[in-house]
Amino acid sequence: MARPASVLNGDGLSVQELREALAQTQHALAAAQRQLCEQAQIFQAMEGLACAGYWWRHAGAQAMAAQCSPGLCHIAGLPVQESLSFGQDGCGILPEDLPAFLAARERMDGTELECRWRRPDGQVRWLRMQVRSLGGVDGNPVELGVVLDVTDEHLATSQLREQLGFIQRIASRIPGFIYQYRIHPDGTASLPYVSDAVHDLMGLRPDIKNELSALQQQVHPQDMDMLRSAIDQSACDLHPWQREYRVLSDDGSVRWHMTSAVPQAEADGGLLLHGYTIDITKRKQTEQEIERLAFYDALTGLPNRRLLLERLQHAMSVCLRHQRHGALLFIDLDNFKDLNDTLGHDVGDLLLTQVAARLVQTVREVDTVARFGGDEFVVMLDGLSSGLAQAVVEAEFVADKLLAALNIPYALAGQPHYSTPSIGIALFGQERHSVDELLKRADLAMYQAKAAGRNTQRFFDPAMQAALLARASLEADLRQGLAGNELFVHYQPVVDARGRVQGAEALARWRHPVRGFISPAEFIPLAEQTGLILPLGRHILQVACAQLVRWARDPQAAHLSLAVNVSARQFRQPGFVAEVLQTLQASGANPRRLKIELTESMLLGDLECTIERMGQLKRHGVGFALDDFGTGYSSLSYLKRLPLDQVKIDQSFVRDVLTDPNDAAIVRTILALAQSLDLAVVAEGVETTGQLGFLRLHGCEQFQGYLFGRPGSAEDMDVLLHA
Ligand SMILES: Nc1nc2c(ncn2[C@@H]2O[C@@H]3COP(=O)(O)O[C@H]4[C@@H](O)[C@H](n5cnc6c(=O)[nH]c(N)nc65)O[C@@H]4COP(=O)(O)O[C@H]3[C@H]2O)c(=O)[nH]1
Repeated sequence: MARPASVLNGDGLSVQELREALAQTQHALAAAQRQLCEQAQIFQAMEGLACAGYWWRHAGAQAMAAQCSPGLCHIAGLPVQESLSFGQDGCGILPEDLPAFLAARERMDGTELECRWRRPDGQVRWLRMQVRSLGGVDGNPVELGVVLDVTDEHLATSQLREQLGFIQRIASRIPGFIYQYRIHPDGTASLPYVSDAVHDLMGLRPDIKNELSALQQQVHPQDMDMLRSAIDQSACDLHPWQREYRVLSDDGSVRWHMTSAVPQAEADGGLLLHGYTIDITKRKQTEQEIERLAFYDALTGLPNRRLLLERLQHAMSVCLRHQRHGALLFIDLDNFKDLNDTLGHDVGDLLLTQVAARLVQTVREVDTVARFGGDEFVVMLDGLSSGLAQAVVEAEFVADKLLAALNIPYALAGQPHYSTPSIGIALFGQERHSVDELLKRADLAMYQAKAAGRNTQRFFDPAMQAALLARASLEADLRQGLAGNELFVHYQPVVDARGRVQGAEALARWRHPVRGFISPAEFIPLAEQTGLILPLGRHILQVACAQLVRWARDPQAAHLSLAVNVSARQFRQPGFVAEVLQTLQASGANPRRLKIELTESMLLGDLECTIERMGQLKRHGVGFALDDFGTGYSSLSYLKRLPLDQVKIDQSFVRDVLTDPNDAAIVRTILALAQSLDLAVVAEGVETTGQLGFLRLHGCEQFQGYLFGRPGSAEDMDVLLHA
């Protein structure tokens, strides 16, 4: 059946059907709207989360009005609204950034740009946007701008920039450079940061900065491994560390750096070191200078005594541990003092430096050559054979080489000079000795070499050691003896040609509580070496003056003169003249009865000073005799200048005067010489009438010897005088 036309539309659908279709469409529309609304909400939430927004505008639409997303309104600080003006006026874009924005809108090519936006409340936000054109649905193009609020990013960047600026300002003020050194998980390394001062410190070209290899090339090759192992170690223990290393400059000079770093483990398994490096060259130089002054001799540059002792201590323990031998060679230059006295200290220094150079050239680099003091050098030989005999041969070989090297003439101030050494050798390594003990041994051996005629070498001998110990104990005894009045004086008469006593010589005597009488030939040299001669000489002089006073009261003895031996050391001490005069005055002795006997060794020193002192005493009436005449170095010119009264012919000439024509000739010459210089002569050691006859025949007028009396007590002298 056909439907009525009133209920049919043009498509032939009934109204009912149309209603249903409409309801369906409305339902679908409502669903689409809900969906759209939901999507808009999601989109809005996304915008909020991403701090993003957008705007769009139909190209043909009115000037600057644009539709804005709620996100953009939020960013811009505006209430949610549909349109926003991007024109010159009313736009929040800061005027300085507006031209860039307008240009981007012109281009519409999606280029990213950043500009600042001032919100109505005055707050400024950074916006990053892209503007591009899209084809619209109705064929009209649409301008679309996507906007991101990047204010926080900008804030963080500017904070970072500030921090970096701060670091750089600090870095430019510290005397060095700071760096970050990264070790990547694959083991490679890089320098993420290094401050500008690296150029000055490492001597790098300005265009090279973060190139690790360029930096490493400047480090002294010998120090590279040490630095690497410090880095490796810190990668393991993550402890801060500090190292000193050398840097090679282009001009070949070496500078010292100190670097200090704090390690930090990175999330990727790598390591980041934060560090700084400073130049410590000055400090190092000062340290080296301090060390040089403390451990090296200023004149020769050789290790000094202190450094030698340190090395010796070390070498001795190493030798002992490894059962090897070492040797200590103690070298003393023969007659160096004469050179110093005659040509001056400058020339002496010149010789010392040349000797030092020769010693260094002669031994191996591992051996130590040290200046021990004055003209003494010590060579320490390390690592000699373990067999004693072989070690002796090796040490002797080196000593011979040193002797030969030091025997070659020297050129001193344009003049050739001959100098020789005496070398004492002590081996070490077999027994445990102290360093002092070893040095003493070598020193002793050196004296042995001197005693053997100089310019030679000697090994330490235990017998020598025993003699040394005996000497040390004798010294202690002598010191005690002096304090305990064990020393006294004997007198030996001096007679004239008719045998009448004219005077006497005072001779020191020592009665040792255990050893009995000890000869002055033994204790006087010891007293001279130890300085005990000064109190001893003072004592003898006092006793002699007291004896002169006693004789002065005795008519039989009042004419006697008394000769007192004075050693060189005693005579040279500054207060000697005053002491003699004071002793004479205190005792009341007649200075004209006192005779001082000097030995020829006195003439080796400062002759002018000797003459001056003798003159001072002579002016007070004290007489002078030259003892042991003929045995020493007296030259005629010296003899003439000394204010002497008497010479004493040494007993060694008198002893054989009848049998040895040489001695006879010497005695005759001395007598003739003394006569021509108007000096009295005393012949010493006259034991026989034959000797007396010869001496008298040739004009000698005074005699001393066993023939007339042995040295004896004051009482013995009295007996002789009153016989
Ligand atoms: N064989 C032999 N010897 C004779 C004869 N007549 C004397 N003598 C010894 O010869 C030495 C002479 O003394 P001197 O040459 O001054 O030599 C002295 C002197 O240089 C030194 N001396 C002694 N007393 C002192 C002193 O008080 N001070 C200093 N500085 N030296 C002294 O010690 C040296 C040795 O003294 P002494 O042993 O007393 O030895 C003395 C004496 O005893 C003789 O006919 N035959």
